[in-house]
Parts: sequence; C-alpha cells; structure tokens
Amino acid sequence: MSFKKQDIYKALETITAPGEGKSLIENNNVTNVVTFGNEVEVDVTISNPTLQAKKKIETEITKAIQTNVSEQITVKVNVKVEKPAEKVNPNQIKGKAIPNIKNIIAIASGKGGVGKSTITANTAISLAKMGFKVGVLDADIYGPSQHIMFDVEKAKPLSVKVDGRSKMEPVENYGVKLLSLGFFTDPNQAVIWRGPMASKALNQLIFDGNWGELDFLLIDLPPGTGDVHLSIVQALPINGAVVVSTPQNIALADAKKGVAMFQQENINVPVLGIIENMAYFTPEELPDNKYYIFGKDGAKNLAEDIKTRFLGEIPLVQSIREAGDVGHPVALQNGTVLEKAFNDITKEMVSELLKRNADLPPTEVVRITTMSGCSSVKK
Ligand SMILES: Nc1ncnc2c1ncn2[C@@H]1O[C@H](COP(=O)(O)OP(=O)(O)OP(=O)(O)O)[C@@H](O)[C@H]1O
Repeated sequence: MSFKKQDIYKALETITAPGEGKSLIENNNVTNVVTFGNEVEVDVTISNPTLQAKKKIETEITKAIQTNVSEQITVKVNVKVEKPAEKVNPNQIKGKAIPNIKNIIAIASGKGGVGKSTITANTAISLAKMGFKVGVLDADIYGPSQHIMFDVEKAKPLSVKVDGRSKMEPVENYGVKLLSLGFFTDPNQAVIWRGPMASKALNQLIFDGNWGELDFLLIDLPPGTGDVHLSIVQALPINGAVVVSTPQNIALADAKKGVAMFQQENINVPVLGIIENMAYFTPEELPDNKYYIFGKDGAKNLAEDIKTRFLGEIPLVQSIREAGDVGHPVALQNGTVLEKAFNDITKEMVSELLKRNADLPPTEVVRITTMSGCSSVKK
C-alpha cells in the first residue's frame, strides 16, 4: 500500500472544523502530519476542551483517512486543546449594554479621600444644569456618600412595576437620579463586601433601577484598585473612566495604578482623563491667593507622563466641603468661580467622551454625538 502525505491532507479537507464552517485544513487546526509505512500520525488543535469533542475529532479524522485513502492505515490522532486568542477591541464596551442609558462614566481614584465623590456629585449637577438627563450610581461600597451630598439621606427608593417587573425607582434631587448602596445599608454597621457580591448588588442597582432615559450615568467607584474593583468594573458596561487625584505624590502613585487598572487587557475601559482636585488652596476672601499645599501641577504632569488627558483642576475651598456636607453641592450655585470650575471639567469630560464614542465600532454608536442643543455648553 502506498500513499502520499498529500492524500492525507486531502482526506482531512473533508472534515469541517467544529463551529467554523470551513475545513480542518483551511482553519489551520491540523498542525502536523507524519506518515510511516501504513501508519499516520495527525496533530490537531481544537478549542473545545471536552472529552466528547476530543473523541469526536479523533473518530472523524480516522474515518476520513480510512475511507478516502485506505482502510489499512493505522491512524493516531494527537489532540491539543487551545483557546483561540480573544481579539481585543480597545473600544469595546464590556458587559450588557443598557439601551436607555447612553453613556456610563466611572469616576475612580487610587487613593481614598481625594474628592472622588465630591467631583462625581458636582459634575452630575453641572451636566443636569446643561440640560442632560443624568443619573448617579454610588458604588462606593466602603463609604457611600452621594445620598448625603444630594440631601436625600433618609430616602428609600420605591419599588415600581414596569412591564410586569419590579424595579427600583431612583431618588431624584437637583435634576439628578440617584441610587446608592447607602440607601440599603445601616450607616452604623460595617458591611464587608466581597467582589462578586458587590458587583451583583451594583448590577441590580443598574439593571433593576427604573432610570428611564439617561444621557449619562456616573458611577462613584470605591477608592483603590483591588480585587473588588476588578469585579465591579468588569461587570458593568462602562464607556469611559475618569481618575481623580490630588497633586500629592502618594495620591499620584495610586492614581497611576488606577489608570493602569482600566487599561489592563481584561478591563480595557478607555480612560477619559485625570482631574486634579485640591489643586491649590484658596481662602474665599482672597480668591487670587493660591497656596499649593499638596504640591503644584502633580496630576497635570502625571497625565502628560502617562499620555492621558488632563481634564482640569478644582481648588481646595472651604465652601466645597461645607456645601457637600449640607447636601447642597457648590455646582448648584449660579455665576460663581466654582460653578465655572466644575462646568469646565465637565465639558472637558464630555468632549473626551465624544471623541471616544466617535471611535466606537458602528454597532455600538448612538451615544451623544453633539453638544449643541444644549444652550449652556459653549465649546
Ligand atoms: N476641592 C475641595 N475643597 C474642599 N474640600 C473638599 C474638596 N474636595 C473634597 N473635599 C472634602 O474632602 C473630603 C473627602 O472628599 P470625598 O468624600 O469627595 O472624597 P472621596 O475620594 O470620595 O473619598 P472616599 O475615599 O471616602 O470615597 C470631604 O469632606 C469633601 O467635602
């Protein structure tokens, strides 16, 4: 009995690669064929790791060779299982998309206490004042505070029926819809969240919240870059992330880790930019005096170093703290320097998001495509 290697390849062309619609040869599943006398050894790589799939491919190869070349050939099949490399799209949105929420922005910080929640509340209010439909999800499992900043500390979200399903009605104030873990936890009791538990609770707040139509949902993330963050960030369909830092070196080191977390291959959320909070101290009565108590331009320089946008700075001002504490964030004021400061960073954030959305694959569009039609945005 004589046959050529080519005959074996031809026989293998009659087998369809599992789930591919093309032959094993065309799909490059066959990595090697060795012939020796009336023996043939075939190396094949498949992606399905089950025993059943391995057995099936072994049987099919043996049968194809014995039917098409010769029944007397002894066939040995070496099956290797290898997952095909995932194609990473830098603009892919992870998680289930939410049709009525056009943009989800995560506000993060590496270090705690740098003002992430303050920035979230004030930018949400700036967006609402610009005419956008805005929601805030307080995902800070360690210390939710948005319900305090929005002066709805005692509120409890109502359960409403929508299309026969129970949904949670967000609590609304200052034109912003809010759902917070703070509505469901006892402020006097420490809750220890593990990653999967936290992401499940947050998923419920997002997917079972009766948000209605939203242009923006801002998510106030817990500070840090640990396991729990990975679980949360991977589970939510985030369009872009903003990292908040003070100019202080230890905060910057953590902010850098924060940016790196979003850029990891398994997270892959575009970072819209860095906001510098507490950039300098200004006494209210001497607004032209600037004291760089945490250092100067730290976050600006970091953004430049790691090739991320610098979205702007917010000074350290006593009234920002006081306004947050009493549940009336400074962005609610009209015609003040601080209202303008928050307006400016909000506009930068949106304009970065527009650029990011322009890069989206066609199936993912339908986000906000223009800021016109919104009279307060003059850019
Ligand atoms: N620019 C600012 N000027 C004055 N006070 C500020 C400023 N930004 C934040 N604060 C105050 O600093 C404290 C911490 O701010 P905030 O709670 O927003 O930080 P955070 O990063 O969200 O903290 P956490 O790590 O607890 O989530 C608050 O009392 C807040 O009012």
